[in-house]
Amino acid sequence: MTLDRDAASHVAEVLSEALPYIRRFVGKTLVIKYGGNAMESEELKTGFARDIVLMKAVGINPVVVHGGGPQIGDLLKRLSIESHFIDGMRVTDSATMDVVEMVLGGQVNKDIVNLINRHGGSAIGLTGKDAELIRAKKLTVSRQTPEMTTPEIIDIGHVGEVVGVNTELLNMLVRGDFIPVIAPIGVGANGESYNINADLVAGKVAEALKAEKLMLLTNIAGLMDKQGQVLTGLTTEQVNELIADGTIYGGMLPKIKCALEAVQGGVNSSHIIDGRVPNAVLLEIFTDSGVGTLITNRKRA
Ligand SMILES: Nc1ncnc2c1ncn2[C@@H]1O[C@H](COP(=O)(O)OP(=O)(O)O)[C@@H](O)[C@H]1O
Ligand SMILES: CC(=O)N[C@@H](CCC(=O)OP(=O)(O)O)C(=O)O
Repeated sequence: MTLDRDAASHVAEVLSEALPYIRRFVGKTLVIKYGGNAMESEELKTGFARDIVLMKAVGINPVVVHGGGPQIGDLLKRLSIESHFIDGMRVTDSATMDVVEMVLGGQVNKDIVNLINRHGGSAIGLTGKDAELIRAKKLTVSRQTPEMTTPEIIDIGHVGEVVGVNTELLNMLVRGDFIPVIAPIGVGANGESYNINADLVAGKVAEALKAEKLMLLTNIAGLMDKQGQVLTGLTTEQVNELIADGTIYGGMLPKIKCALEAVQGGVNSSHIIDGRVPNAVLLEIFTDSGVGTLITNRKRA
């Protein structure tokens, strides 16, 4: 590709502007959750892979956690297995768990690993079962309406929550210049499999690694209010109000909860960003024009 003088000087300007950001993040770990919806188009997938490889090339340590909800949904449909969600979590019976494990640990994980490697990275695919990377227990979901005296416990099957992360394994891979790519399958105390929302795994991995940033890529511009305006710099109290009045629902619930928990657990900042924007990861890290919702422990200025 040959650039004319204007285009070439614009590229030089962009690279030069990235320098303070590169210096700030060199040697730091960034956990990036790559969502099922943001991986639908080949163009976006390629852009994502190149962003990850570029980060690693300039000395930042990316750790990828991926979803795959739409891909799981496709195979369940082909197998005529019904599926539904409660509070953004897929109700997971044994047959569904088999499909989740096949799709996430097999198809989607290897697809992302392959993509990153084809663009010059050295990605290693893992599920939570490898070296017990993600230890989990059954997630208890409860509901209480004002009319109820005690909360109702809802059984959503083999859905788990993270109880531990094997940071030794991840640190070893990062030190060896590998890029870990993690499928959100947890392993229980008796070796049983758990289906865990990928946002929750990303949040816990970021906390365990004391990551600089948690970046949650999704299929929407960020956390939005009822008028469709992107909200940013929110406190826990404000988020709780938005949940209570129904502004935040479905798949955004686990996302916002883990973004908050991560910063409370020591991660410097959480970002919910629009994975439909090409090179969303680079834009967020290397420019001032961050895309989406930022959550930090610090109060808004
Ligand atoms: N307040 C909100 N702001 C933005 N999206 C919201 C909000 N409340 C619910 N959502 C829904 O959450 C979805 C994102 O969650 P999800 O589909 O699970 O994403 P992903 O597959 O990227 O993890 C959005 O597409 C939107 O439908
Ligand atoms: C318990 C639960 O809901 N697990 C998710 C795991 C995949 C995921 O989180 O995928 P996205 O990030 O693409 O939505 C599921 O079964 O769909």
